[in-house]
Amino acid sequence: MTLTANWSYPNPIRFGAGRIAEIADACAAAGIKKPLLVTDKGLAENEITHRTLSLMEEAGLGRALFADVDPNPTDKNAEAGVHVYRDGGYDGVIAFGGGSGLDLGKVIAFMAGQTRPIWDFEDIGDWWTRADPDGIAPVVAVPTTAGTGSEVGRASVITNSESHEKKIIFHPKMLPAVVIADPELTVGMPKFITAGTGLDAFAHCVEAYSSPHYHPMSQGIALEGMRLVKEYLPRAYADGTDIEARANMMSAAAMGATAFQKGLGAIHALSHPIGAMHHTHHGTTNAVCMPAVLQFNASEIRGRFGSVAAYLSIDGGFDGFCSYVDELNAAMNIPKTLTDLGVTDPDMDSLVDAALRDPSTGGNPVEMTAENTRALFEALM
Ligand SMILES: NC(=O)c1ccc[n+]([C@@H]2O[C@H](COP(=O)([O-])OP(=O)(O)OC[C@H]3O[C@@H](n4cnc5c(N)ncnc54)[C@H](O)[C@@H]3O)[C@@H](O)[C@H]2O)c1
Ligand SMILES: [Fe+2]
Repeated sequence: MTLTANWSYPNPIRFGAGRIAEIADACAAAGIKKPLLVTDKGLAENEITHRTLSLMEEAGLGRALFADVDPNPTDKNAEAGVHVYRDGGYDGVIAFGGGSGLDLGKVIAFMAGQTRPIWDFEDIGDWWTRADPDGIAPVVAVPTTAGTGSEVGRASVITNSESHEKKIIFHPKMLPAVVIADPELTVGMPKFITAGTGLDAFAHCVEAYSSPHYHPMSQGIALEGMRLVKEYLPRAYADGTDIEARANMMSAAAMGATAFQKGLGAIHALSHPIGAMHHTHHGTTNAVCMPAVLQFNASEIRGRFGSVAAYLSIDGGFDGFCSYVDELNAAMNIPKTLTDLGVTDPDMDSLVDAALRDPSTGGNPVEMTAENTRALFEALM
């Protein structure tokens, strides 16, 4: 079976090893002649970034780079990037990286021609209609981790540097025009990032599948996404150069984010404030939270996850699935508690408040209250 394809759902995805070579063609397809490549600080000096800049330069697209992007990127990073974008006269963005580089690249392109402040476009009701659609620059998205699936999403997660809350900026036109999903770019990920990002993809599928909203298409995608993670994440973790495993994890990541159009839930609602206040890695934080959230939701999801267990060849229905998640976390060296993850002296009141305000909260099958959310955080410490 060949692992190369052209997909158009939800956006055009050029999928396959080595396809970063098509970066100039992807820019042309997106109508970009003078791109700004946006990535995070960690990738600025990485060989995959240098190679992509060289490919751009050889094609006459220049080699402009903006890399002042933190993990869990902030409004300050966005502001600085928009400034560079406008000053340089660019006409589009190559959003390159894990979720941090992708989300910030998407937000720079979105804010390029807006006059309102970024927080006017939070994913609340129809705030996105305030945006000037003509002021949104095109994006070519190039994921270098296999987790967030931001390359197929219409949103960016940006941390408010004053309130230390993660906020979601949304616009339908924030969906990247073209994606290059090249699994070779993910080969150099450190082991703990392979694990954490892979488990983020898994969390997206688990939460989309758990959410009570009606979306059978998402159900199917989430189910197969979970199966791919089960089969290929241990392989990608054991041998980072296993391209078949890397390719299937890249698919699982895009599938998770496609599926979570249906909704997310308590894993993300808890993880977002922890990441924003304690600077932990997003996917790893989700993985720590998942076992407790599965138990929290048991009354609503037990039956549904019996089918998941059967599809994933796991014995024991919902309980078997929960045991499998514990084993997977242990195999990926995921800390058992938030304390072990490095969360010390948490401000519980702020964490609970932020979790209840998080947009993921509404998708959880069991209603989250101040009491049960505090109890969840305390159990996770
Ligand atoms: N937009 C969305 O739909 C969505 C969904 C989930 C998460 N997120 C957001 O995405 C961010 C997390 O993204 P992430 O988990 O991909 O991590 P990340 O982008 O923060 O990257 C983690 C680290 O890995 C490094 N890295 C990335 N690719 C590499 C590679 N190929 N080789 C070597 N090092 C590499 C980065 O430099 C960084 O130091 C968070 O801010 C989270 O809130 C967004
Ligand atoms: Fe996530």
